[in-house]
Amino acid sequence: MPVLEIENLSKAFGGLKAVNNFSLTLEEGEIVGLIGPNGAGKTTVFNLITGLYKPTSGTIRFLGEEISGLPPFKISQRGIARTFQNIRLFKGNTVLDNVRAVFHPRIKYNFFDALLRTPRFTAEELRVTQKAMELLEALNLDKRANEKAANLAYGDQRRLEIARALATQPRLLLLDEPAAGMNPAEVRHMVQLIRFIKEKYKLTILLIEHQMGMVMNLCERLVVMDFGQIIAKGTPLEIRNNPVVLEAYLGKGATVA
Ligand SMILES: Nc1ncnc2c1ncn2[C@@H]1O[C@H](COP(=O)(O)OP(=O)(O)OP(=O)(O)O)[C@@H](O)[C@H]1O
Repeated sequence: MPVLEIENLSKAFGGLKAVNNFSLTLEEGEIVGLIGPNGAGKTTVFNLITGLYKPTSGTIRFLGEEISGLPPFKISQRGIARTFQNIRLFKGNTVLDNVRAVFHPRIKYNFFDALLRTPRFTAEELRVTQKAMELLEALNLDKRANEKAANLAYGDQRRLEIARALATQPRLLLLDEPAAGMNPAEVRHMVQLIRFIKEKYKLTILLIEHQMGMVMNLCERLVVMDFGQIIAKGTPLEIRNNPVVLEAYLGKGATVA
């Protein structure tokens, strides 16, 4: 069964068709890149999948079940997590607390346990801390656990965002420009990290990215959008040589150097 099946998805903002008849199927374990010029509709697709926007029309099925129209927290509970183009962290909190906070809606003690600090409360808090530390270790952030998120280098903040997404135990991970603003060495690390978490946590990954080196290196398949529509699908090699894609990015008559 496919992990994600999107059929004829559309989203209009007034007269603007931000996403128009978008269809895509993701099989288990794939890494697929969603690319296209600025304003093509990529982030809107993520916002539709995660329930931030309601589709104007079309369907989204996750593991065989319709999810379009569900609120974001329900979609997260089903197993879809995302990161954002602009990093969203609790910057004044520690790295550890940023990850612990994700576990808290799922913890198994009540108000009185917390008030009276019962054994159940203590045990559950310990379990949450252990799980958060395991994730930080996997992402090589465990040594920074007690620092404020704001003090982390940019690349580390991106990794912390991924740790927070993984704390929801997703099957499908949506990454919105994970390498934005990174230097070439950081981009290489990010490619390795994404491959590593994909294997370790058995993820299917859809990623938006403008860094072509990263996309070509990491993705098995690419989907190219322009003006809300899919204009091409294929392997990185096919996409690189596709004249329609070149035209969308570089204008008519463009050639590859
Ligand atoms: N909430 C909204 N209200 C009105 N218009 C919107 C809204 N969200 C997105 N749009 C418009 O929809 C179009 C697609 O935007 P979107 O952010 O999905 O593009 P994108 O491909 O992710 O671009 P970028 O690469 O610059 O992030 C744009 O014209 C944008 O202005």
